[in-house]
Amino acid sequence: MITLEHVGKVYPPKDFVALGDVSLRIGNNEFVTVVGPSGCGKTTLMNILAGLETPTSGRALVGGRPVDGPGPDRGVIFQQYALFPWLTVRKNVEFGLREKGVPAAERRRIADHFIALVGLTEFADALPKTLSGGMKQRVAIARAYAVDPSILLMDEPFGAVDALTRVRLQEQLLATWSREKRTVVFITHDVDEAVFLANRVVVMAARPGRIAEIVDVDLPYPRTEEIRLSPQFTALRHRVWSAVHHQELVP
Ligand SMILES: Nc1ncnc2c1ncn2[C@@H]1O[C@H](COP(=O)(O)OP(=O)(O)OP(=O)(O)O)[C@@H](O)[C@H]1O
Repeated sequence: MITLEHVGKVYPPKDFVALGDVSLRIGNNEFVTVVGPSGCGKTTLMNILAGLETPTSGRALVGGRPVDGPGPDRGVIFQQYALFPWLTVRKNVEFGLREKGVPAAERRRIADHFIALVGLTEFADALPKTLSGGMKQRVAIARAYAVDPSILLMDEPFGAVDALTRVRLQEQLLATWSREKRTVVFITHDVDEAVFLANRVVVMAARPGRIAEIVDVDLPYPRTEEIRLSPQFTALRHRVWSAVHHQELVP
């Protein structure tokens, strides 16, 4: 369970209010996407949940405990792939397990499980430079999963790949999530992506950063091509789109 209680963030030196007053509860194994215009505080919110920033007011709790730094209960995946270029796919995925002191055979078993889950078994011994952007991001997802966090925090993870790859990555992520449920908080600029993935879409607004609207996505999983083309999907997409777009017209 993630709880944000009146979270605010003011950046010095100009006292810029990046987040006004954000309150939100996210249940276990929920898939929540966060969408909103540039500068509305999405990354700030994510960094507070990751323990990389502290709120200036209010508090963030994970599992009922205030966040006071990064922890193995939260895996973070950024837009940049952040893989170690000198390590193979398997060694990258094993990295966090090695840090935790997991014995070699167990490390390998766990790494291979998640590498298979993201469909990269035949690339386990490859170096990152030989992989496409989409494949690298699948390695990052496997690596985050490997240390068994209960929460995955994903900041525009598919922002740097082409549109077709992006759709494939969304399907792949949902397939992984349906087999290994976790609480996911996923930031995106892409309204289609926000609706396709989520149980709930949190629409944020800027100046100050705040929650403008929360849209429940009552579409079943697995989310198929058929669902993406359904009138219900189009209606939800339209609702989220107007919540994002409408506010941008307001000066
Ligand atoms: N370290 C900082 N110091 C001062 N201002 C900051 C700092 N980090 C972020 N900001 C400001 O806070 C606001 C929110 O930034 P944030 O990166 O959280 O927004 P965002 O919604 O993720 O934007 P984008 O979608 O463009 O990535 C922005 O106006 C940004 O300029």
